[in-house]
Amino acid sequence: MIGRLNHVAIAVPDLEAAAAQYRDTLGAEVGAPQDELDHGVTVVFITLPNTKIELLYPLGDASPIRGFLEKNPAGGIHHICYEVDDILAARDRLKADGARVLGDGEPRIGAHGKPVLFLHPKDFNGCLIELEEV
Ligand SMILES: CC[C@H](C(=O)O)C(=O)SCCNC(=O)CCNC(=O)[C@H](O)C(C)(C)COP(=O)(O)OP(=O)(O)OC[C@H]1O[C@@H](n2cnc3c(N)ncnc32)[C@H](O)[C@@H]1OP(=O)(O)O
Ligand SMILES: [Co+2]
Repeated sequence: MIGRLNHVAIAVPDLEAAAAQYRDTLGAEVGAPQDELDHGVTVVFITLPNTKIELLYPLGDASPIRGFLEKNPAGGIHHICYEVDDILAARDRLKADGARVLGDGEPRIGAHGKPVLFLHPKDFNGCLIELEEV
C-alpha cells in the first residue's frame, strides 16, 4: 500500500532561519514559503535528490502544530509522508485495521495540490503519518 517517501516534515521555531540554514549551511535547494491556510501552517520545501524536507511553521491561532512546538520549543521531526496510489482505498483499509484517521476522515488537498490524510501517531509507534495520493 504505501510507496515512496514523499517528505519528512520538521516543525521549526524560526522558518526563515531554518530555511537559510538548509540553503547556506547545508547547501540545499530551498523553495519559497507557502501559506497553507487550510492546514494552519506555512511550509518551505527543500528538494533533495531522493525526497523532500518540509519545514513547518504555525499559521494562525488554531495551527495544529502549535502544541507540538510548545512541547518542543527547539523544533523537531513532526511527521513523515508516504505516497499511496489510492488514498480512499488506503483510508478504508486502515480504518478496517483499527487505525485512527485524523480529522473527519475525508482527504484534503495538501501542499502539493494532492489529497492527503493523517494517521494518529499513537497508532504508529509515536510517528505522525501523512499519506499523499500521487
Ligand atoms: C499543507 C499540508 C502539509 C502537507 O504536507 O501537505 C502538511 O503536512 S500539514 C501538517 C500539519 N497538520 C497536521 O499535523 C494535521 C494532523 N495533526 C493533528 O491532527 C494533530 O497535530 C495531532 C492529533 C497529531 C496532535 O494533536 P495535538 O498537538 O493537539 O496534541 P495531542 O495532545 O492531541 O497529542 C496526542 C498525543 O500525540 C502526541 N503527538 C502530537 N503530535 C505529534 C507528532 N507530530 N508526532 C508524534 N507524537 C505527537 C502528543 O505528544 C500526545 O502524546 P502524549 O503521550 O499523550 O503526550
Ligand atoms: Co506534510
